[in-house]
Amino acid sequence: MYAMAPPDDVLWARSLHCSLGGTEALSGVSVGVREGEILAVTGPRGSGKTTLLRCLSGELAAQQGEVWFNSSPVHTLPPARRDRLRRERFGWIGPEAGLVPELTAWENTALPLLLRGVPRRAAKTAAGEWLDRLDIGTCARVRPHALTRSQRQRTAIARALAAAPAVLFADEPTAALHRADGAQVLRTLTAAARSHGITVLLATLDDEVAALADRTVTLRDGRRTGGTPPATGAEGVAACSLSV
Ligand SMILES: Nc1ncnc2c1ncn2[C@@H]1O[C@H](COP(=O)(O)OP(=O)(O)OP(=O)(O)O)[C@@H](O)[C@H]1O
Repeated sequence: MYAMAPPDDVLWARSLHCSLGGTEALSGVSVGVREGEILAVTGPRGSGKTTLLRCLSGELAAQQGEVWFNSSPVHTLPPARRDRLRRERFGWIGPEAGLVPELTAWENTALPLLLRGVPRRAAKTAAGEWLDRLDIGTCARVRPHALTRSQRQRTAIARALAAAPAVLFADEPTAALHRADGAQVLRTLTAAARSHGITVLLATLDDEVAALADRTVTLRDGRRTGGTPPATGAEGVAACSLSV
């Protein structure tokens, strides 16, 4: 049915072009992400990191190029199917927590599970375990307005991890936290992802953050500019030559 079989990366994109409001945010980016890998996406402000994560997660449709998840095309899915894929298989953490103000920390954490039909008791138990792991178990019954910024961000991370995503997109997840606090939260996030086999795409401006990843790709003006090479040559030129 398709002219090509992409390599066995969990997520794979070829030649993404994406314009936003007249700006070419991505100008032909190709990238492959292996299962369980933590991949840092670095580059200066405005280089296209957020746009790349949004395209890979299917939230944003690139004008040109392909995105594949587990060897199935995402770029050809109708919007409703892409939304479902994002809800069921992907997680997103942004620089701000984005919690529901009326709900307590555990209710916020459990929300994706409850929306999926997980029984309330099981969802509450899972949420409580993740809040404990993020060192905010004692805040479970507190609403966002009474939490510190750090506690809110930890709740957002617990919410993303509790849903057991295949791929977690983390866009500057600790940018709003104090340095030591951010570093600790990030170590917890990466340790949890590694122990649960969750693939992570981590957009960051911070080299210390990128150092926690297995590999780095770097963007500048919507293009890749190097980064550390993959352990096996599954992506890039070799893969593209198979795909025409
Ligand atoms: N909604 C939008 N409308 C217009 N231009 C946009 C929009 N979103 C992003 N851009 C532009 O696209 C380019 C890439 O932005 P993007 O947010 O992906 O970069 P980034 O590397 O994530 O930056 P930052 O580190 O500041 O988050 C920038 O020039 C930006 O101004």
